[in-house]
Amino acid sequence: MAPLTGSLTRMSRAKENQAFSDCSRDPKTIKMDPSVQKHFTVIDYVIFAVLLAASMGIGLYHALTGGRQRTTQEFLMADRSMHCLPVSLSLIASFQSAVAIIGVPAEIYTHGTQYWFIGCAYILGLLIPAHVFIPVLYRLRLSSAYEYLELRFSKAVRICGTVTFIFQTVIYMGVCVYTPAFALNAVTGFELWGAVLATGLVCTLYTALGGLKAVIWTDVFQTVVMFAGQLAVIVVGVQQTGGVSEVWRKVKEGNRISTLDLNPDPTERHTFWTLGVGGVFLMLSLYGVNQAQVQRYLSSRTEKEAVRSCYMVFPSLQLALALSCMMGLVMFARYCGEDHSDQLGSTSRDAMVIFFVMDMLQGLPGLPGLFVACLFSAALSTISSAFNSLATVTMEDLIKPHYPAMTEARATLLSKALAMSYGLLCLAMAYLTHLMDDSVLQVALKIFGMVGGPVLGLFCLGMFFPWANSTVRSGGRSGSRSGFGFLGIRHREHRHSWLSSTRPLPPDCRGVVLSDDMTAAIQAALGNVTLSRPSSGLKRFYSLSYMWYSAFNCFSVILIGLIISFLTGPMKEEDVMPGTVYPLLGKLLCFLPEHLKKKLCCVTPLRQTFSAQQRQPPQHKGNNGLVSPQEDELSQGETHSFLPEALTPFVEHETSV
Ligand SMILES: CC(C)(CO)[C@@H](O)C(=O)NCCC(=O)O
Ligand code: NA
Repeated sequence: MAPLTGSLTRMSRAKENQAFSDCSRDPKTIKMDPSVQKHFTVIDYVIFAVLLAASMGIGLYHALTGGRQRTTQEFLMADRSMHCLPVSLSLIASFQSAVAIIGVPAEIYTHGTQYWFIGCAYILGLLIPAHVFIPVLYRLRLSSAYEYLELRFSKAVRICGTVTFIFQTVIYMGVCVYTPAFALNAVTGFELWGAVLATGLVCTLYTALGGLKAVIWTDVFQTVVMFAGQLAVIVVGVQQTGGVSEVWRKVKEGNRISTLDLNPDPTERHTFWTLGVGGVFLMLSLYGVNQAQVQRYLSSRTEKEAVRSCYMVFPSLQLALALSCMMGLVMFARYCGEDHSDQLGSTSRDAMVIFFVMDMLQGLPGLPGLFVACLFSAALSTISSAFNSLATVTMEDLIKPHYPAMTEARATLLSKALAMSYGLLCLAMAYLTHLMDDSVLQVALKIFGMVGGPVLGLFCLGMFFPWANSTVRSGGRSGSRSGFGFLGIRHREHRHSWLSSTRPLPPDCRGVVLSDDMTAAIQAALGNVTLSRPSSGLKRFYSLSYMWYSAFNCFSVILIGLIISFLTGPMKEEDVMPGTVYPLLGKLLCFLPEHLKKKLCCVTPLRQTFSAQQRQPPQHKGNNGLVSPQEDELSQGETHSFLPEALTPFVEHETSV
């Protein structure tokens, strides 16, 4: 019985692979059959224009009200006065782009609902940032998250973190701006580069005019549009398929409902372990230490408000995930696994999603426009966060330390110019994305893991291991390099393996997709099987699921950092800058006697040195309004050292005068 089922599955997979490989030459060339091209009505264009105009309007409003964006505190940190509701909506918007809105349904349509289990990772992936990262980072009153790395280690580690963040974000925003433009082009024939230019320019403009306040408030508006667009597609789709029960029957028949896959194999692309455990590290690298998010926590009025906003992300993120997964299922029920790559002139699953959506929404005036607005909202909110956070780190980490005497007016002007230049760079990056061929979701998640993972490792090393010393600079870097090398470049060889895991289709849907030459199909599949089954240990290591990149790179950096620290003489507790260590081991090992804990150097309490209650409202002009300890150090020309405790309240006092 078992061998029979196995061979049947293999046969249907073989057929599918054949169907895919037939047309997998240039997935990014869209030569769509004009007869199936969808058209926008006037009302669709109006809705789209309203989105852009409203975003611009919010930007202008914040440019002309409040402090009129005349200080870097206002432009980059929103005066540290935000409430938790806008912050939480802005937090989901940062990493929820058109990539997820198109990529997740494409994933569900092709591989079933296994991806949905990433929702389990949201629990720890948000609790840990709320109770570990936010308290440490907020109390240090930073502007850039990477300042932490200097306080804890050294200037070089900080620069390393900053440069890595810039690298990650620049590539990612290329994907973000490209995806919706590509989608729109594929289906309506709308000029691809025209759409890229429009998004990039509008976004650059409102970000450069209105600063972080505009970014956060446009995020709120855009998140609502995003949810509305997805909801509209689902409602229409369910109606066209014949109701919820019909949708359920079809996806069930089509084998799209995945059960919990507990396969421990780390090379398996999506299992509960890769998604639910590997995903936690992905979430930590995004919601714990990524500047875009940290900047939002830091812009909150109080620490409590920041923690609350992190909690509020949970339901919204679950909703976003559920909507995109349901969209995939509804699409599957409606189109029964059809392919359409011939009509579409592209094998991109992402383009197909748009094709289906536009097809469903045809003849319902305004809805295609709403969906396109939804895609562009998602993209705009992500890119604007990227521009603003890039401007912040470039200013705070790369420029200000070298020009401590820069006037506030000049610093603000420079920050605006930086936001602008990153906007233009983003357009160039869109072109690079044009040349990639992988599903956009996978590209984005790989970037997060490959580049974000090592940075997460540096933060964890600093926060949880008081012994780690500043020599980690070299360790961290070589660690992250090994991360890129091992897990980035080699993955291409194993692309076949995820194609071959495509779920089989039900009998009555299969004909559309599959070609009929069975022997060729079986040969192709066998070829894939041998290719994707790693023959040696190393090869097996290279085919690690991309969902593990973040965790793997994080642990590599921690391990290398610890080894180097112990070899070069571990840091003493009294040398560690107060407030930079989270007493994780002390909390985990609470059952140990005091003296043992002390020996393990894990009792450093999280000091309330810079508590929110103590803080003065940033009303002063000059500098960036707040003198943080490292600026004090910098002006004395020191790279790093520990700030005498007695000095801290003094600095606090002095700046508030
Ligand atoms: C970041 C996660 C994993 C959080 O659920 C999700 O939003 C996602 O898959 N994002 C993909 C990247 C993007 O949408 O741009
Ligand atoms: Na977004």
